[in-house]
Amino acid sequence: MSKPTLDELRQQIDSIDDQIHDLILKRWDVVQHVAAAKGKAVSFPVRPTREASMLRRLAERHRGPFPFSALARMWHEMIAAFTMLQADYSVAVFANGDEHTLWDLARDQFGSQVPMTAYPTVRDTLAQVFENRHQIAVLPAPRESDDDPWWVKLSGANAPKVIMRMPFAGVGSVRGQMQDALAVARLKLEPTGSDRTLLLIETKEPLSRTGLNAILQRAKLHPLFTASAPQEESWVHLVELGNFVEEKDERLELIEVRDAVVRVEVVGGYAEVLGPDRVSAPIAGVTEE
Ligand SMILES: O=C(O)C(=O)C[C@]1(C(=O)O)C=C[C@@H](O)C=C1
Repeated sequence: MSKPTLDELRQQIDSIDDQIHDLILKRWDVVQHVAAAKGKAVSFPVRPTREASMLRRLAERHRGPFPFSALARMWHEMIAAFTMLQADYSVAVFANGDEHTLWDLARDQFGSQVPMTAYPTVRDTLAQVFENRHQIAVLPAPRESDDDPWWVKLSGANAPKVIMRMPFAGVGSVRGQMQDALAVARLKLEPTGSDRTLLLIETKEPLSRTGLNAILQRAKLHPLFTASAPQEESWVHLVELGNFVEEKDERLELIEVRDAVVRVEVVGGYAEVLGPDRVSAPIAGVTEE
């Protein structure tokens, strides 16, 4: 058999492209039914847990040299466009001066069609979701060294929660120094089978990391990362846990009965991200035991 000519090979590519195109158009027929099944009450159509499960499934079946992070970006673009077709939403992103990293991560995650607005301070960015001007805020992942951390604001019954960590499936090029980002929105948290939970703990007195760890270990909770911040009359601590913990989890009550603790709240969670070796690091740093 003779080797196919360049023209013939390109025809094969056109034929594959037609199939991909047809399938994307057909996918909309199904997404419309999904939107209907989710019900009229759904005004915010983004489902980060479903998206994480879909990408994990694809990562499992992925093979060959095509970079999975490129495939994931194509999927994010496609899912985001289908999400926009279900209902409008917009994204507030912290991007200031030369700091465009979060903008690039948000664009990769939420696609090119969703309206995104840059805000010059982290507080302004978060306020957009609190004030219902945007449905999602993209913020820098917490670090121990933050002197004015945004996560202290997440407390309260009506407060939005952390719903997602980015990048989920590796990253291409970003402007500026690579850092992880968290998305905040008003959305009920759901488990994906491989998750992290963020707790906010308020104490009357300052608490060392060892003290905080001891309280958590007694409640059979194992922190991956902790950060603390003084408030006017108390201290608040952010704790990242390596699994999904529901608001009603009885281990949280075990923390609450301790005298020093004023309040414990689940303030977010996210699907564990796919790392190069499919294992993700804690948001920032590892808690020393
Ligand atoms: O599964 C859903 O709930 C959908 O709306 C479908 C879909 C998709 O395109 O696959 C779109 C948006 C969600 O964030 C997750 C998935």
